[in-house]
Amino acid sequence: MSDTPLKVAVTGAAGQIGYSLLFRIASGAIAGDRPVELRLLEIEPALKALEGVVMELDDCAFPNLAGVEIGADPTKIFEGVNLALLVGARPRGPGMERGDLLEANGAIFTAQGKALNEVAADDVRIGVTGNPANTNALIAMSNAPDIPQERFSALTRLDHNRAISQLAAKTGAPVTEIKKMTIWGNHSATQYPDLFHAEVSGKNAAEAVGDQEWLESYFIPTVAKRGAAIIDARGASSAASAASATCDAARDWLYGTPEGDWVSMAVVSDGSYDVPEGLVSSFPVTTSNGDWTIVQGLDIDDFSRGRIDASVAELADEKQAVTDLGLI
Ligand SMILES: NC(=O)C1=CN([C@@H]2O[C@H](COP(=O)(O)OP(=O)(O)OC[C@H]3O[C@@H](n4cnc5c(N)ncnc54)[C@H](O)[C@@H]3O)[C@@H](O)[C@H]2O)C=CC1
Ligand SMILES: O=C([O-])CC(=O)C(=O)O
Repeated sequence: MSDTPLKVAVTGAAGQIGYSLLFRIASGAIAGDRPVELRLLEIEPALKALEGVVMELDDCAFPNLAGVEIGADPTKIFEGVNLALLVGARPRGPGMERGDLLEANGAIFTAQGKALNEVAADDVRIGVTGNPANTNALIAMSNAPDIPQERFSALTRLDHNRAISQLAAKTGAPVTEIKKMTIWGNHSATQYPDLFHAEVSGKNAAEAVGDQEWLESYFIPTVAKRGAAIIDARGASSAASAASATCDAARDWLYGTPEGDWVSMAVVSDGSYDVPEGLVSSFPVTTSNGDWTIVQGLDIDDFSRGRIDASVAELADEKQAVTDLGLI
């Protein structure tokens, strides 16, 4: 394990997700025993609150927290970072879809893409949590021409974890017995959580469930609309679970997926599974040494094809909308 601190930038660090995420990162949820240095970006009016969060980080006396820097200038905060977690964005409220945030949040990701392009470390990996996550990742990627496109991903790990949890509850299996879950498409209500390739204790999950009605009328909508259900119940969008998924995704990206399993990540399409090249869409991926590879060769039946195509069509519409807004 390297002794050189992993430099991790977090944007929106004084927000709800930040309040959970920073403490998880500092206690090793991404890099284990490797020291981490936190670079925290906020807008000017939120810096005072962020100072309070840093006081709390200090008060935890985390053994592997090698330093914390805060600021409002992305070209200073992103200087030399190995991992950038782009969380800061306006969350949706009741009755909104994530796509409603495109214009409000698009400008943030243009500026941050440019700053990362200028000053991030050569090995930087960039994970986008802020919504609409897939298209924000596309915006940041398009504004960072010198960073390889494979270094950008958007978070669908929360959906992936939600799908595992629902399947575990239905089958009575522990979450550790569930493998090869896949979320396809957009981090939105059109996403497609796929049980046809997932496994429960080594058996095909759709067969283990044996209940197409549950799969279509309960499982898929429950996973796809979980964000809205949490907003309704909590009056605010998911924060602790989003932070947890952000850590899971970054850890697996940097340190690899376990043998015999894969994870869901929204990454730039190379045309696999007929997802148009260039869209940031969620796929089953394996990771190794900081690189991801889309799992190939899965049979996609007509049911799955229709679901994937519907979500990908929404991504294409979002791409058109941000093109029209001049963001990419
Ligand atoms: N991909 C996913 O699975 C999930 C994504 N989200 C999204 O994550 C984002 C953040 O959510 P919360 O932390 O709950 O929101 P929040 O409103 O509590 O925090 C957002 C923070 O971002 C900051 N911010 C705004 N513009 C910024 C900029 N240009 N640079 C740096 N910071 C900036 C704000 O000052 C605020 O402190 C939202 O877009 C939300 O929809 C939330 C849950 C799950
Ligand atoms: O639903 C939202 O707006 C927040 C989010 O992305 C989620 O919880 O999946």
